[in-house]
Amino acid sequence: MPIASTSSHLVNASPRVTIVGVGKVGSTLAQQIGEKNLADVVLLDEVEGLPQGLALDLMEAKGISQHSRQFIGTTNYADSAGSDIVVITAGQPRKPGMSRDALLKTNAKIVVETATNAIAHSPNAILIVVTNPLDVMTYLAWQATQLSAQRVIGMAGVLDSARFQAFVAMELGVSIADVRAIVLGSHGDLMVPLPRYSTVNGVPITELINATTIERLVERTRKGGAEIVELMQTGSAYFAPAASTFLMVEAILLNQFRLVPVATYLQGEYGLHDIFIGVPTLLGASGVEKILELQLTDTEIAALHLAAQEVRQNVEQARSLVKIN
Ligand SMILES: NC(=O)c1ccc[n+]([C@@H]2O[C@H](COP(=O)([O-])OP(=O)(O)OC[C@H]3O[C@@H](n4cnc5c(N)ncnc54)[C@H](O)[C@@H]3O)[C@@H](O)[C@H]2O)c1
Ligand SMILES: O=C(O)C[C@H](O)C(=O)O
Repeated sequence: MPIASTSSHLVNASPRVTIVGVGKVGSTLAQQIGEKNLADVVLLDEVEGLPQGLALDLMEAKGISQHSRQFIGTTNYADSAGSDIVVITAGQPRKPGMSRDALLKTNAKIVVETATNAIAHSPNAILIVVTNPLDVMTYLAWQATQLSAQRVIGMAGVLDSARFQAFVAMELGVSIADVRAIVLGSHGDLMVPLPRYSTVNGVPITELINATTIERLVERTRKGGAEIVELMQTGSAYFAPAASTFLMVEAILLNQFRLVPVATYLQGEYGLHDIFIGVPTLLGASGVEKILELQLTDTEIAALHLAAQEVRQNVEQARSLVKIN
């Protein structure tokens, strides 16, 4: 049985975001969407009682956090019908010592199943994939749902860039508000942080930090997810991942045209075809409004292509594991 608020007149007036898989990332995202008064949220999970309990908890917090959004907790996809955005956070997180790619076998089946079911009830939704290994799961979700590529987006570059941004701010002792950083490529050890395009209030960090230190910050960014997995020992990061996903949901619902790196479908951009990988993208009401092609050096483009090669191999492996209609 779904648990819903009684003020149903508000449900129709509000945008609706469905989050499939309301574990650490999904439930934190639901809270952020409600508390920032952005949209009603359908919390959907396979574990009976979990989404209903979380929705009730979030509804009970509303009087204190003072917003008007509704939370619906359910295990039934029919209750998510008519969503504007579907976020897939269903699937296992990695354990210490594992790579994200080691989740491929388990999560491929979950992502294909959950994305297909959710989009069957919300065919006009924009789909944001969070489950790892991110770039591969985004490709599978796109194939399984047969949505236009413009409407399928993977969340990773926002998070990786936020980590690079944090490490630069810590290193220089400057306000994080003045730091902008950008990371392209796959969500794995081969991701491509771009120091040349990362700045402190417009000043490239290459003018402010020596090359050895930049390389250390780049390496920490590449291993940023693993650093947290090792520290926590159970599960992976969720505050920054949820905040990164929130930024994407907000950019789409408010048609903001934010320029952010997300995993998007490339058809020749950066010399890559038929692949989802992180590149700078304008996000608006249609999903991917425009892909920005940066001028990259030979080294940077080679790094991006190496990351793409690994993603492609994993997509091939995943295709042999799951049946896509
Ligand atoms: N892209 C990124 O940058 C990024 C960041 C953080 C986490 N992640 C990934 O997101 C996923 C979720 O992470 P988490 O920390 O929230 O994990 P979690 O274990 O806390 O939550 C996962 C949830 O998915 C649910 N689930 C599993 N199979 C399901 C199914 N078939 N249908 C519906 N629900 C299902 C589980 O019941 C659970 O509640 C992991 O794969 C993790 O690696 C990606
Ligand atoms: O590291 C992980 O496995 C989770 C996520 O991809 C992250 O980068 O925090």
